[in-house]
Amino acid sequence: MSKTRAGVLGATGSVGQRFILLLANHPDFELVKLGASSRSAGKKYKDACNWKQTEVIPEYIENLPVYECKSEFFQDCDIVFSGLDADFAGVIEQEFADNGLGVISNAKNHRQTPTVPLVVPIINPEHLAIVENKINKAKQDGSNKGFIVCISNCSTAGLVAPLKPLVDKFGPLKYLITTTMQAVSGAGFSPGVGSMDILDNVIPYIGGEEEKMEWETKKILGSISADGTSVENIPDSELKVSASCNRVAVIDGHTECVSFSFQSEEKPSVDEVKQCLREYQCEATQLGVTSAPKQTIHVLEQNDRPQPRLDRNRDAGYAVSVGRVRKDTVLDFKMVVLSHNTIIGAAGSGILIAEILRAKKLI
Ligand SMILES: NC(=O)C1=CN([C@@H]2O[C@H](COP(=O)(O)OP(=O)(O)OC[C@H]3O[C@@H](n4cnc5c(N)ncnc54)[C@H](OP(=O)(O)O)[C@@H]3O)[C@@H](O)[C@H]2O)C=CC1
Ligand SMILES: N[C@@H](CC(=O)OP(=O)(O)O)C(=O)O
Repeated sequence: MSKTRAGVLGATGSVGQRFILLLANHPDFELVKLGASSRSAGKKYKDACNWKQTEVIPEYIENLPVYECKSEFFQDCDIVFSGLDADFAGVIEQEFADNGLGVISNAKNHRQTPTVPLVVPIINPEHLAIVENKINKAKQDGSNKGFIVCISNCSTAGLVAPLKPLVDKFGPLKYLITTTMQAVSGAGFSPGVGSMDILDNVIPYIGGEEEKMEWETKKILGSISADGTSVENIPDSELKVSASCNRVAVIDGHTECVSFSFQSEEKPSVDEVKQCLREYQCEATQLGVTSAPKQTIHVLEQNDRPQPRLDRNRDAGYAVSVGRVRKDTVLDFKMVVLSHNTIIGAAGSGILIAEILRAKKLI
């Protein structure tokens, strides 16, 4: 099977750089086009970009030209990854989709659109059926095959990861409360979080984050409509979600303390909850795609785990770690969840979604 040709929008930014690293030596993808703002367009990548990764810029990327983010320049791509600034992502990504391109986006702009799947690839890849139906329709009637898939907010990805297998096994949730401790890389590079603000400190506010966690959870745990074209969110009356978000002095890895109750009066035991998490195997692993985690959810027994520095790179950042699973005195259970915010919470999810689409011959 020949390589899938990929483009990256917002290639000079924090998420864009992570996309480049993940794509550079990927056996399934060939990175052929880079896009950024008109400030960067026309320059060589190495001159346009303020590279901040611990690995050097892959050699063949250094001299690639940067293009303006217009679909006419990206028609040689089979798939386009977007790490665009959210102030501009909405319009640009729509123009790409309207002109026949498939876009996998890290930006928040299209997440609430019912016809756009919001996908955490280790959790709800079944929502990609919307894309599959659109592509099949295009093959039959010649309609536009362009699409947008959104990656969730990074904290939401970590939150839903252990909850989905539990819901599948023990039934729907009623209450969900989470308090996050989020890494500084989540705030990006421009301008990012200042060192004088975060060292020796905790900032108990991340703009818009709590609202996103509260509604995105209901879309990701929701289901596909009968006609296969949109997602139906879990109604607010059925699931109450409360999130409190904090920025802490960690570079990568979002940690969350999560308490939850099931709707059913019949409750599983703590051991049954842990067993369910350990046994869960995501579809990407079953398909055997390149970046799929071997173990989707790592259940840790040590009292002081998971910890960001020790556990964020499990399965190269594509897995989620869960620890301290125990009964809660107010809700049913509580636990600590750790996820790598720029891998499974951002660019890595985009790569995994593309690998699934490729395995299903949709790109
Ligand atoms: N940082 C993270 O961990 C996460 C970020 N996200 C989301 O991903 C997106 C990117 O975030 P991040 O990488 O941190 O942001 P950065 O600010 O680091 O990068 C923004 C990118 O957008 C480009 N850009 C800015 N303005 C325009 C424009 N008018 N037209 C075209 N391109 C433009 C920039 O190009 P140039 O260099 O030329 O200005 C740059 O490549 C955001 O929507 C963010 O919310 C999502 C999950 C996690
Ligand atoms: N807000 C997240 C990162 C982010 O950009 O999220 P979103 O993709 O929802 O905009 C953080 O600060 O850690």
